[in-house]
Amino acid sequence: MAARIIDGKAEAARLRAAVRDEAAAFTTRHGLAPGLRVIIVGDDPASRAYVRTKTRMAAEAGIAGELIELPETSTTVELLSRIERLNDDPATHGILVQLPLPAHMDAEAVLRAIDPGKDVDGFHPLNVGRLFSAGRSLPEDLLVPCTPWGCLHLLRTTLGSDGLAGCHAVVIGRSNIVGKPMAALLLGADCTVTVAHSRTRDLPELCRRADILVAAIGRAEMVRGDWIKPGAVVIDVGINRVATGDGGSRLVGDVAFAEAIRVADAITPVPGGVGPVTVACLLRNTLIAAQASTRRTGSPAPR
Ligand SMILES: NC(=O)C1=CN([C@@H]2O[C@H](COP(=O)(O)OP(=O)(O)OC[C@H]3O[C@@H](n4cnc5c(N)ncnc54)[C@H](OP(=O)(O)O)[C@@H]3O)[C@@H](O)[C@H]2O)C=CC1
Ligand SMILES: Nc1nc(=O)c2c([nH]1)NC[C@@H]1CN(c3ccc(C(=O)N[C@@H](CCC(=O)O)C(=O)O)cc3)C=[N+]21
Ligand SMILES: [Mg+2]
Repeated sequence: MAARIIDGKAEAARLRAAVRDEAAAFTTRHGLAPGLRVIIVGDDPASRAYVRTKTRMAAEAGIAGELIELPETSTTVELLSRIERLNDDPATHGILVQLPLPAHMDAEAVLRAIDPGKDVDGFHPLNVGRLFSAGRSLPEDLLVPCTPWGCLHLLRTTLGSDGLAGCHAVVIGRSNIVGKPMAALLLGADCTVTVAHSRTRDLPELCRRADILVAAIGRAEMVRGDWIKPGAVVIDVGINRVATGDGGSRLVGDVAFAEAIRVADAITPVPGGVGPVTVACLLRNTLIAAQASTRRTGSPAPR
């Protein structure tokens, strides 16, 4: 039987609707909408397209999104001073700096400079540390990295809230954006977790032992159908643009979808899987950050 296709687009729409309701209540109560600032440095067309999607989705959910576009030639110091101003701005509840930054910039210093309470990507070392030291339940004000949170959400939707316990989860990829925080979340969900990477020996054999397989590699359709355990749940994080015969291009994941669908119990498509849920989580994190800021200061309103 063909696998169930996990509908990330529909799940993202549900998440955004919930954010929209709460954002409206926040705005009524505080006279100020939750505010998100997305900073992009340089003019990579794919990155620009992503961030425009983020700010458009924000507006639809009642979040005041603003895109800050800086030239490729900006310096780390210039970006840091921009971040400091946003840290001090009471109308800014969430700050996201689109990665990767140009090679001449110090990305680590930039991520450290973002107020951890406004760090809607969850990449600040304080938030990373809080995630890795959390147990089975996450602190409710914790800003969790959006992509792995989205993957966990889709897994819970597919397997049920207790359906992950005891599963062997294999995560391919160990980046700070996806692989490592994904492993932390799966551990917290009582999975037995293996993290694979480019030096892992016999990756196909390891994958065949996975009840849950998360692919976050960045290599088009690398994971083949015969790497997948029959009945496994497959989460494909990869976003790869490949050329088509007619001179155009299309998006594919890190998993050979047509093969995997014959073996897996359930699988996320690309596009329409993890990507949209990632963006919904960003809006959710902005709302969480805004709500937490009012608990700290009593009021987020400018004075
Ligand atoms: N849908 C979404 O919302 C998002 C999608 N993405 C996509 O997910 C993918 C991964 O992103 P990201 O984590 O940032 O990428 P990185 O390039 O930072 O990390 C890739 C990881 O894959 C591992 N890897 C590379 N080649 C192999 C191989 N042949 N065998 C096993 N492991 C390998 C690397 O291993 P090593 O550490 O040894 O180098 C590394 O750990 C990309 O396609 C990206 O576009 C990313 C973020 C969000
Ligand atoms: N600081 C930072 N935070 C990020 O979260 C971050 C980042 N930098 N840099 C780049 C990656 C990538 N990423 C995606 C988000 C949504 C889609 C998405 O919505 N994809 C649609 C398709 C989009 C299209 O058609 O091009 C889908 O999969 O259906 C994709 C990729 C977030 N990232
Ligand atoms: Mg750098």
